[in-house]
Amino acid sequence: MAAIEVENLHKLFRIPHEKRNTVFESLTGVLRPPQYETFQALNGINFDVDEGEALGIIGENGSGKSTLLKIMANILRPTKGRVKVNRRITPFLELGVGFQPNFTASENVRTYATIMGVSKREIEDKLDDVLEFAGLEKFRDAKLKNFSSGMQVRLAFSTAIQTDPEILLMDEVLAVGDMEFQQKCLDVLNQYRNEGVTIVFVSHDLGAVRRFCDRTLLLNKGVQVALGNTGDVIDRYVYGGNELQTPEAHENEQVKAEEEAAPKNRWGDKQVEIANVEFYDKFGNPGSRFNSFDPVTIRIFYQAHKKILGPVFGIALYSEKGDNLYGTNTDLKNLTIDSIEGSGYIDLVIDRLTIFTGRFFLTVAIHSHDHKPYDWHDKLYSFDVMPTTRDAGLFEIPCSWKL
Ligand SMILES: Nc1ncnc2c1ncn2[C@@H]1O[C@H](COP(=O)(O)OP(=O)(O)OP(=O)(O)O)[C@@H](O)[C@H]1O
Repeated sequence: MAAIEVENLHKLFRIPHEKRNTVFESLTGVLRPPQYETFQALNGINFDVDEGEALGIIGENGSGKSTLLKIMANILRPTKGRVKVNRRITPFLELGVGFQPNFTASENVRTYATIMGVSKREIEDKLDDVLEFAGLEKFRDAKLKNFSSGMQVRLAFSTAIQTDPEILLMDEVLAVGDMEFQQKCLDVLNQYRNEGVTIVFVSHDLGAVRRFCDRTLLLNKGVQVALGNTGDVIDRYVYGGNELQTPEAHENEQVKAEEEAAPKNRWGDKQVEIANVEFYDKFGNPGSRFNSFDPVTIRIFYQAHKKILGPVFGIALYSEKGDNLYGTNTDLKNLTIDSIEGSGYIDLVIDRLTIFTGRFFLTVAIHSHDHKPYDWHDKLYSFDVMPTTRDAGLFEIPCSWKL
């Protein structure tokens, strides 16, 4: 039997449209029916979660992930359709709601655990463990109002795991806390998983979803875009098929970036012009989102208005903050180009993208051997990298531990 059955779920939010500020408006408004704008947050969602399964839910901001989880947790009612939950459910949503700022950490743990259904005796037995797990032993008698939001979520998470769940609903819990705490949370989740607890896991951390979830559901603007094997669904999200990343949208983004940047980000005598730059993913499709460690090809299209002898093509990669992370050119890679004329393209083939996560900007240039620019596009192109590793930092250094 499935632990959770979701059938044809719809959720329509009604947002009050009108503000009646004047006496006249209030008076006339009484006679008029109230007006609303509606927003379709979920549109026909269907899936089952098997017992003992870990299901991931991913999608852009606002795609309906939290709404779906809240309906599953019975915090929100669906407009249409139904959710059948066949086991005891423990929602790890809105963790820490109910915390009292004027209570100490220990007092809050006691109150919160009571709300979550843990008995008084159990709470007293486990209080030290909870505080230790949260890394807050020293703060047991400090008032919560002096805690950072990260400390509060750690405390809430540590308390919540003391319940004895059969189904766990988790929303972005791992977004809070440092790496060490996130790892501890994942360890607990893995332990639950091994014990056969059913888990629904919403996260923007695709690396964690990939490692943790058996199957994954992809939402886009409230619509179920894909459901299936986690690796395939993440690829679909990252590499397209998610509607939001159509080649046109990508093109428009680039055109916009160019318009906004021109003319100070483009210079050169234009004897050769950079006609376009495209990024290609491991499937050979154009896109601007890639998994770290995947292959990527950067294709530079040029238009040479006359025969150009010995041109040099180059790129430079920048972080969002503007740090220059990497640069290379055809000269440095010992590729001598005798001449070019008319239109054509050159590929920079990256076998393995060793940067971890973030948005990156690319400068593309064509210049002569003596560094006279023909066409220079300064940070005019961008792409996003999605994490697939738990290592920290910005890029991979190939290494291994030996004892
Ligand atoms: N109570 C509400 N009233 C009106 N609109 C709402 C309400 N709650 C959510 N929405 C809207 O529904 C859409 C889906 O929101 P939801 O929080 O489920 O998305 P999400 O995928 O969890 O996003 P994120 O990744 O940013 O948390 C959003 O456009 C949001 O503004």
